[in-house]
Amino acid sequence: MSTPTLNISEIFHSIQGESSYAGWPCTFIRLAGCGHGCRHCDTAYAEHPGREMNIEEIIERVVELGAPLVEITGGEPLLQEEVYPLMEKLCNRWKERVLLETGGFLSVAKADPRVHKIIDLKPPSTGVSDKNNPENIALALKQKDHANRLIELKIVVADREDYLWARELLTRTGLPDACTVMMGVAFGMLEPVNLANWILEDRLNVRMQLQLHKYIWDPGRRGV
Ligand SMILES: C[S@@+](CC[C@H](N)C(=O)[O-])C[C@H]1O[C@@H](n2cnc3c(N)ncnc32)[C@H](O)[C@@H]1O
Ligand SMILES: Nc1nc2[nH]cc(C(=O)O)c2c(=O)[nH]1
Ligand code: SF4
Ligand SMILES: [Mg+2]
Repeated sequence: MSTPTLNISEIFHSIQGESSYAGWPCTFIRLAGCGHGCRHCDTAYAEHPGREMNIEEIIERVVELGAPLVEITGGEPLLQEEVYPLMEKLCNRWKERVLLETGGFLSVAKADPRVHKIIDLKPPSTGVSDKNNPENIALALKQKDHANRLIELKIVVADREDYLWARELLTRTGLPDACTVMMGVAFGMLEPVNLANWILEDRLNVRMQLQLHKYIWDPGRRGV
């Protein structure tokens, strides 16, 4: 029997540009394939088939790159079954955190409990806001232990309608009391100052983020 593999778009070493881990050196494992079709997706190239790699080959490359933090992203990482043993093996090996970045249409329930999960809530401008998986919100709300919260949510806002959608959801559910909620702008579509002013005016308990790597490097550049 042949060893199971994952289809990998790219593995690279960069500065983590998003999430509560922004700023830390991090190795990214980008899984190929998604199909969710968010409008404004900045990683459409990950739809193209990548290279088949088994877990040992992936871990070997990640070790070579030498970052303390590792993130599995995509594409949509949870679409490939082998991502589950990959998460487990990375967690066994890594002294620092293993992060998972997911589009939020699949439940994170089966992911290794040691993984820090960054889950997108897709607002209306993406065209897929009706596909946000309610189980992820329920899991985020259940986090009681403040010191060990391993789910954070993220909303990428492109316009005022997205912002109002997010504000309503957060107010209705009380999510900001249960987990870190990151809010950022769809790059080039909304001026950050507008989002900042809206958050401040409404006293919204969220953490604003801008994709650091798009300010450090050319925003269209791959592999950073
Ligand atoms: C490319 S996705 C890959 C992982 C997963 N499919 C997801 O959607 O989270 C990684 C992150 O990039 C964000 N993103 C995609 N396009 C963006 C854009 N144009 N501006 C800002 N963030 C963007 C997504 O919202 C998501 O948080
Ligand atoms: N530097 C950098 N940080 C990131 N954080 C999440 C990313 C992603 O595409 O999921 C990403 C990315 O593509 N580059
Ligand atoms: S879920 Fe993520 S990778 Fe898939 S289209 Fe949306 S932003 Fe892009
Ligand atoms: Mg990216």
